[in-house]
Amino acid sequence: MAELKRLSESRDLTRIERIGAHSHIRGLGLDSSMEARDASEGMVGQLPARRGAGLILQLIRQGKIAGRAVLIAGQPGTGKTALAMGIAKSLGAETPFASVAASELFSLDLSKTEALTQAFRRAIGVRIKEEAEIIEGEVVEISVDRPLSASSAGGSSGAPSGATTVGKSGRLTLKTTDMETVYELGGKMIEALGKEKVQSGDVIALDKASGKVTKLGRSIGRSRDYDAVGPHTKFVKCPDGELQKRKEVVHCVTLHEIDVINSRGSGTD
Ligand SMILES: Nc1ncnc2c1ncn2[C@@H]1O[C@H](COP(=O)(O)OP(=O)(O)OP(=O)(O)O)[C@@H](O)[C@H]1O
Repeated sequence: MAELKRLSESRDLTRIERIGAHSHIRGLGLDSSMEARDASEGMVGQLPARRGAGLILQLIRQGKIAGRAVLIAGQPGTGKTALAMGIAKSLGAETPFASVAASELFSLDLSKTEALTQAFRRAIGVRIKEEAEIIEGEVVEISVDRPLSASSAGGSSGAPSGATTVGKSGRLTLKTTDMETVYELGGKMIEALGKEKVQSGDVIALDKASGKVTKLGRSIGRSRDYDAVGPHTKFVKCPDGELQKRKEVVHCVTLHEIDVINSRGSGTD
């Protein structure tokens, strides 16, 4: 029986995005000729400023502004930060955006130099390509030994969601068209499967190093199990060959996240 318990203990990195003053900004709201639409992507009005930000966006995309800075000046509350965020969002979901309020610098326990260094490192993203060990297959069954709630007593075919799963154990049966294997599950892995609402019939990928669970879709072979499925349900083939494969994956992280990972490795926690 293969072991997934170590996997469940692996360190994971969660990016938290709080709802804030700029959560409605999804881009600069420009059309294909880089003209500002009246209201688009959370942006309203400020047409010349948004068009100007569009020019900066083009320079960034063309790699002509690397290593330089842009100073946006204006009255308080007129949308300078919103424009900067609009540029970052237009560059793609993985583009980091870090903002610092001057007042924070004076109230932090950190030295000002350290706080500014952290902010810069939060704003610099790197793409890391690596070959990862992936376990990819169709879920035959998930059983949890000691379910928390009475309603799921006696084992379940789907992982429990939300509830604390620390100390839980269970088994995950995965198959490809050529083989079937039962994996031992630890508490964190059960939680990860629950978060993704994984159930039998789903085709999933597990990153062995990080413990990340990705739901690839529902198996075509199980498409007749339900009369109705949601409009976003994606049907995929049951994978073939070995369950365990090596695949190239790309991680996008900020320099600050790398610092956090490194400090956890050598830390005293
Ligand atoms: N054109 C716009 N469309 C929609 N929302 C906007 C627009 N401009 C600004 N906002 C929103 O108005 C609020 C104030 O804007 P913002 O914080 O960007 O101003 P600022 O110029 O950076 O202010 P300060 O100088 O005080 O830092 C924010 O919630 C921002 O998202």
